Amino acid sequence: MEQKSAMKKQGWEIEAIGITYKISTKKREHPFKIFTKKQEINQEPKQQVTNLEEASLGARHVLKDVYCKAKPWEILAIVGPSGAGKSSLLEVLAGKLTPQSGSIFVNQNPINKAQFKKASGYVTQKDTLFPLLTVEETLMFSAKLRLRLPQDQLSSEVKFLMHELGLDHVAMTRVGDDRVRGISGGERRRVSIGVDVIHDPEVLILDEPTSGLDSTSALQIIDMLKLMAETRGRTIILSIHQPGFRIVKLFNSVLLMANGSVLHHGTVDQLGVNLRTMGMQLPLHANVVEFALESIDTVQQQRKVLQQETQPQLLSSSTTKSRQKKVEVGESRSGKFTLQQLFQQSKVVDEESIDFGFDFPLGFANSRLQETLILTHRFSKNIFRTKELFACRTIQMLISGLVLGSIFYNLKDDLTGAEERGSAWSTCLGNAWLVQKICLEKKDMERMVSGGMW
Ligand SMILES: Nc1ncnc2c1ncn2[C@@H]1O[C@H](COP(=O)(O)OP(=O)(O)OP(=O)(O)O)[C@@H](O)[C@H]1O
Repeated sequence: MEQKSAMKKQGWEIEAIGITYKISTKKREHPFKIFTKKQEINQEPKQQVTNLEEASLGARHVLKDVYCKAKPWEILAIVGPSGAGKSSLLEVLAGKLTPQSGSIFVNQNPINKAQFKKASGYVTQKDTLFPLLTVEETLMFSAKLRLRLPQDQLSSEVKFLMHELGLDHVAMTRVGDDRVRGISGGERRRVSIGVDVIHDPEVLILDEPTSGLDSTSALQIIDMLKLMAETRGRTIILSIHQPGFRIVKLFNSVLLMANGSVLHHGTVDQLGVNLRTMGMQLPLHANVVEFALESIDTVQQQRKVLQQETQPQLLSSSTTKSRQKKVEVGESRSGKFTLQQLFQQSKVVDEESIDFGFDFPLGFANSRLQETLILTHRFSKNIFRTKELFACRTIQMLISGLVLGSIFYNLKDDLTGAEERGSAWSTCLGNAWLVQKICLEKKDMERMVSGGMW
């Protein structure tokens, strides 16, 4: 018990070692291959794939031997140009992507994916919220799905969270979206964060929480996250594009990435020192992160030169050696695996991982029946929200049903009749307004299932 509370106080330190993630870029066969067949016959016969390098053709490295560490009470910001691999790394850390190799440790213990999903929150780049629900209702449904508490306690949790997120003044306002007028973009981002922090996660992973926001709203969000880290010992990992000067000051450490590799991992001050060591002239009062992003090509070139200068003799086996070294680090810290075991495993430790004694329950907050009832309640609220619109849609559906019914009336029981029945079905489904609503539910369900809420 004492150990548990000590761990809770200590917070969660996340360490990712040697993360490599590749995607297949093999071209799919042309669906109408018949048209390209002739061309292929005239071509030179393809050379046989003989070596490993050629075999890996068609695979693209999204993450290359990435190392990163995020500490509790701190914010780790992942920065880099578009396509650097920031989102992919966050997805790996959140347990949504499984890399081909690498290990993730929580407080120096191999990660338990299922437990981690429950104890962490992952906020995606895109808001998946129900536009017709109010802010309070949105957070309440998330609370009902995540927490096993009586109604009055749920209400006070939601009220407390809204206060923390600075959403009190819009509690009764609809969330809205591009079509339905609702709260502002910054407030919507805060609601999205609220949906994923209602269960008070130890680790919060956010993919571009400030995207599309003006500098003041962006600063407000990072300020709020900083408060969460500093007052509750949470570990915050986020990706961000072009952070402003005042935002950069709130980061405890920065992970600078380009082309799937880490160029810098440390404080902003260390980044400035490294840039100067590389011979770059930082303008006075410059935003170091912005400067590094603007001169990313030079940083990459300098890094390559430095690597070649410091380890010329190791070039042929540098990747293997560095991985070996990192695995050694993992082994010595965790003390649970031998070097050989980890090296052979060479993938995220998952099923065999150790339950490291945190008090996040593995079960679900509700039974299946309760979950179904909560979701049905939300679905019906969403549908009946605008009664006039609902009435219009119902009449519209009845009329289109009658029209379609008259077109496809009296179908025969032969092949033509079967074809016509098929097209009747697809026309009906294509027009169904309910299908759109179900699609929104589906997106939200995917998010909840992958977040371990179900
Ligand atoms: N499923 C996929 N299929 C094809 N390419 C992918 C896939 N996932 C990632 N990539 C590629 O991997 C690279 C890294 O993608 P990622 O989304 O992680 O970058 P990012 O740094 O988050 O970019 P951005 O800042 O633009 O969101 C990109 O070049 C992207 O095109």
